[in-house]
Amino acid sequence: MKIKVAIAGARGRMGTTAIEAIEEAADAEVVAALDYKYDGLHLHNASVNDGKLGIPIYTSLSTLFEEHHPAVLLDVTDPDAVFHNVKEALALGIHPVVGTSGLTNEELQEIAQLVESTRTGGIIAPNFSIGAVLMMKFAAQAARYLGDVEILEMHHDRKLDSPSGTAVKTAEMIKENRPPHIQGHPEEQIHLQGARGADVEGMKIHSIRLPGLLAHQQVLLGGEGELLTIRHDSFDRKSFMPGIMMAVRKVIGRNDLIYGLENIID
Ligand SMILES: NC(=O)C1=CN([C@@H]2O[C@H](COP(=O)(O)OP(=O)(O)OC[C@H]3O[C@@H](n4cnc5c(N)ncnc54)[C@H](OP(=O)(O)O)[C@@H]3O)[C@@H](O)[C@H]2O)C=CC1
Ligand SMILES: O=C(O)C1=N[C@H](C(=O)O)C[C@H](O)C1
Repeated sequence: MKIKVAIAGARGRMGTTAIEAIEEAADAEVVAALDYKYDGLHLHNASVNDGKLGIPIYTSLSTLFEEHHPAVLLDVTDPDAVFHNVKEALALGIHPVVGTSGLTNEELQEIAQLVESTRTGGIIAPNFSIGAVLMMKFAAQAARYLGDVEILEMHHDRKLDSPSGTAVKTAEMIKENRPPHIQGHPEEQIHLQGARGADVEGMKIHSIRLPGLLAHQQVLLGGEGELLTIRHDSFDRKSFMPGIMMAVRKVIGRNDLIYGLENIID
């Protein structure tokens, strides 16, 4: 039997690519789309129609669930929508697979508590690309030896949130291996606000938004007389699809919350 997947954010850039990837898989299918508009309409080839062609759109997850019984809700929406969607999915016993960035620490904690109380497992992956996960792991490993770190994340200019979920996760992984300390000159003078970027325990994060970019990150690790640069580039949203499929398959039957694809890669 195929894994039934509902998608929130199906009209978007990630949603459109994910529909193709899921439909191409032999063991999964997209049964419906969750949206905040277009209730009762259908989505076909990234456009909404009022006939019966394509994936049915619902604005209520409980109605969607009653009619299609998805096992998984893939959320690729935006930072304002994702928390509500995930809470509703868990309450209905649907496994959330979340790609949307911008969840706060408080929201993540509440989701973890809900997963525990509902015993419905979920996966939140700040980055579904295998290469990006390796970049984060290598950076965390390198920070053991080169503890002065600056993260430069570069994205397309349609991105809502900054810093990126990937940069936040990278800093969290590096924090495990690097004691907090001030970087740069202790009496640094900042003449233009923001010039040194965001600060995580002394590490700096810089966010670049430009047309032409998709998703790119460099982690720069400096030492006496040397610099290690670890870089990853996603040139196509297809780079996220193997990770999404892995999460859709692995979330079934789980009753815990997994935060980061690195925790389910074999
Ligand atoms: N984890 C990962 O590997 C990756 C994560 N992402 C993240 O995925 C998210 C989506 O990115 P992207 O596809 O580029 O963004 P898009 O803006 O292209 O797509 C988001 C879609 O979600 C829709 N939407 C907004 N609110 C709701 C809601 N309440 N219910 C259902 N749909 C809603 C938007 O509708 P409308 O257009 O009407 O506003 C839009 O169509 C972002 O948070 C991004 O950071 C992106 C790439 C990889
Ligand atoms: O908005 C995007 O495009 C991306 N968002 C995710 C993030 O915030 O890290 C993942 C990837 O970088 C693409």
